[in-house]
Amino acid sequence: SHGWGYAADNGPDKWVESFPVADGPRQSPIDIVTGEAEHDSALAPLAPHYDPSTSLDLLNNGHSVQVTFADDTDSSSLTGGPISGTYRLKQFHFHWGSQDDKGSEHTVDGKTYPAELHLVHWNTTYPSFGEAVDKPDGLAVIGVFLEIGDENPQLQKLLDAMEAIKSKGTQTSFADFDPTILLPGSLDYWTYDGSLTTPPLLESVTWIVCKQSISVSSTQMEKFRSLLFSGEGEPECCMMDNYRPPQPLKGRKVRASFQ
Ligand SMILES: Oc1ccc(S)c(O)c1
Ligand SMILES: [Zn+2]
Repeated sequence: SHGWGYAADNGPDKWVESFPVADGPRQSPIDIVTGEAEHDSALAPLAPHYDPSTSLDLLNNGHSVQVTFADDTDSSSLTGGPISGTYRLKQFHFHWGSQDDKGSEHTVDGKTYPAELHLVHWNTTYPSFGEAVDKPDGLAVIGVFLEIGDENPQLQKLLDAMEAIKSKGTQTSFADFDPTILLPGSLDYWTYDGSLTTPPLLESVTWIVCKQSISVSSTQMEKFRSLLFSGEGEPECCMMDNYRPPQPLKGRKVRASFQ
């Protein structure tokens, strides 16, 4: 099977063969050891400002489900937090497990969550996402844990639209979606320097991982698992366990925005 994925023959343990940076000094995700995280009072509050009119499509890219945004203006962007300047929202996507006891990429004192949301932003000091994606300060990704609990009504519009994008390479228009509704009530966060968690694993991400999770019901999780890694006309392979496990910290510091 050519191309990277999450199966035994092309999954996270094999990625280093095509992407040697997989063994680099600032790889993601990591286990966040809360006792080791240092409160930094100089960290500013996170200031995400999203304009629902910038949401474009819902896409099954064969690795995850992704909502893409128009990023030709600063309408949907992130400032504050650990970053300087303005980073524009490009897309958000999820990683999840085959069962409710795993699926997140970051872990907290070894605790895994059933899923993790990534909101991907690029540094407007560069002309485009493509130019930013391989720079050490190119991207800022907000990570939000999903925890099993009450059904989350804010996810439902997304989950219902997934009917139309079951197979790899399918997409559907997805307008007027405000990702703010997916953020937890508290924007307390941990931050550290890391990478994309999927190939090409570029070490360009300032990670901003929210301490507070959002809820998702087991039934809603089953909806994520009904998506397919496979394309139309191929043998069906359910999209699940599309997460990379924690990587070595290699001396990095994790800072906390809260005490
Ligand atoms: O652009 C990105 C793609 C994938 C992932 S996991 C990111 O964090 C950014
Ligand atoms: Zn991701």
